[in-house]
Amino acid sequence: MSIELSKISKSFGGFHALSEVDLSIPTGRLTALLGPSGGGKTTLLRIIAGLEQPDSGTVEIDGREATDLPVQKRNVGFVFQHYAAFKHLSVRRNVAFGLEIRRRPKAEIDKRVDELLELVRLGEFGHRKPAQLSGGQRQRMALARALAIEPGVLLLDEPFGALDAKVRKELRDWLRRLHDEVPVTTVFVTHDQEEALEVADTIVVINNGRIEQIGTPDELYDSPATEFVLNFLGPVTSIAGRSVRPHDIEVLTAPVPGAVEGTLRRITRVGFEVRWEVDLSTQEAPVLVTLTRRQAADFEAEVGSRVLLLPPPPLDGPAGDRAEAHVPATAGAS
Ligand SMILES: Nc1ncnc2c1ncn2[C@@H]1O[C@H](COP(=O)(O)OP(=O)(O)OP(=O)(O)O)[C@@H](O)[C@H]1O
Repeated sequence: MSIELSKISKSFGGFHALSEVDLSIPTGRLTALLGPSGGGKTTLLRIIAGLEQPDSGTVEIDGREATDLPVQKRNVGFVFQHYAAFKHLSVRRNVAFGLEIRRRPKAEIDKRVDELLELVRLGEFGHRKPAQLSGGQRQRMALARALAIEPGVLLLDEPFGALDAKVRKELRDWLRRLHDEVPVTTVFVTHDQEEALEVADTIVVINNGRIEQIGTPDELYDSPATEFVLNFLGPVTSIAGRSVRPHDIEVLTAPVPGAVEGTLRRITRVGFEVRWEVDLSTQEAPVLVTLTRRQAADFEAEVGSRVLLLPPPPLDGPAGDRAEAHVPATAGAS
C-alpha cells in the first residue's frame, strides 16, 4: 500500500511541529524518517497511523482518502520503542492477540502464529512470558504481533532505540532481511543516520518540521541538498572554504595544483581508522582527515610533520557550494 501526504501541518500550542509536509511513500519500500530529536518524525508517523490528526493537509493510504479514518480502519501495524506487551500472556498469545479480537478461527490463528514466530526466530519461545525474553527478542515479538493482522503498512517508531549497540545492529540487519522476505510498506523513525543508511531504501530527512531532502542512502550521502543533510549524514570538515567528508581528503607525497600544506597537530586511532587533525595557516579550525591504518603507516607522519592535503572535487549537490539556505523539500520520492 502506498501512502500520500499532502501539505500536512501540525502545531502544538503555538509550536509548529510540522509545516506543509508533502511526502509520497511507494508500496513495498522500507522508508526511514531520519532527523534530530524534536524534528517532527514521530508526529508524522502518528499522523500516518491515525493516532494524531493534522491541523491541515490530507493523508491517502492505498489511493484512498484516509485523513479522518480511525486507526482500526487504516490497516496499519505499529511498533514503538518501549513496546508494551501483555505481561500475563505468553509470547504466543501476545502475537495472536490481534487475530483473537478479530475472532479468526482457532486453527487459522495457530497456523499463523507458528509462521510468525518462525519468521521472527522465536519458534522455541512461544510459551514464555514477555519478561523472560531479552530486549531484542521482545522487539521481535512486537514485530510479529504487528504483522499478525497482515497490515498493508508497518510503522516503526525507533523500534530498536532502547537496545544496546550490538543488538541494535543485529536487529537492523534482521529487519532488512525480513523486509526482503515480507515486503510490507514500512516506515520507520530513527535519529541514527547509520541505521537509516544501512537499512532503508529511501531516507526522508526531517528537521524543524520540514523535509530537508528525500533520496536513496547514496543520493543523500553523495549529493546532500543542504548543509544540514551534509552534516547530519556523516562527518564533515572544512578545507579551503568548503565542507567535505574527512575520508575524501587525499594525502599526497608530492604537490599538485589545488593541494594545501599543513602541520599535523594530533593523531587519534579509533579501531581501524586513523584520524588526523591538520593545522593550516589559512583557517582557524583544523582540517580533519581520516585514513586507514595502513595509509597512515605509509606516510610515517608524526605530530609536527608537514603534510600535503588535496580536497576532493566539489559534491554534486548544492551543499557542495556551501549553500546555507533551506533548499525546498525535494518532491516525493518516485
Ligand atoms: N502532544 C504534544 N504536545 C505538545 N507538544 C508536542 C506533542 N507531541 C510532540 N510535540 C512537540 O512537537 C515537536 C516534534 O515532536 P516529535 O516527537 O514529532 O519529534 P521527533 O522528531 O520524533 O523527536 P524524537 O526523536 O525526540 O522523538 C517537539 O518539539 C515536541 O515537543
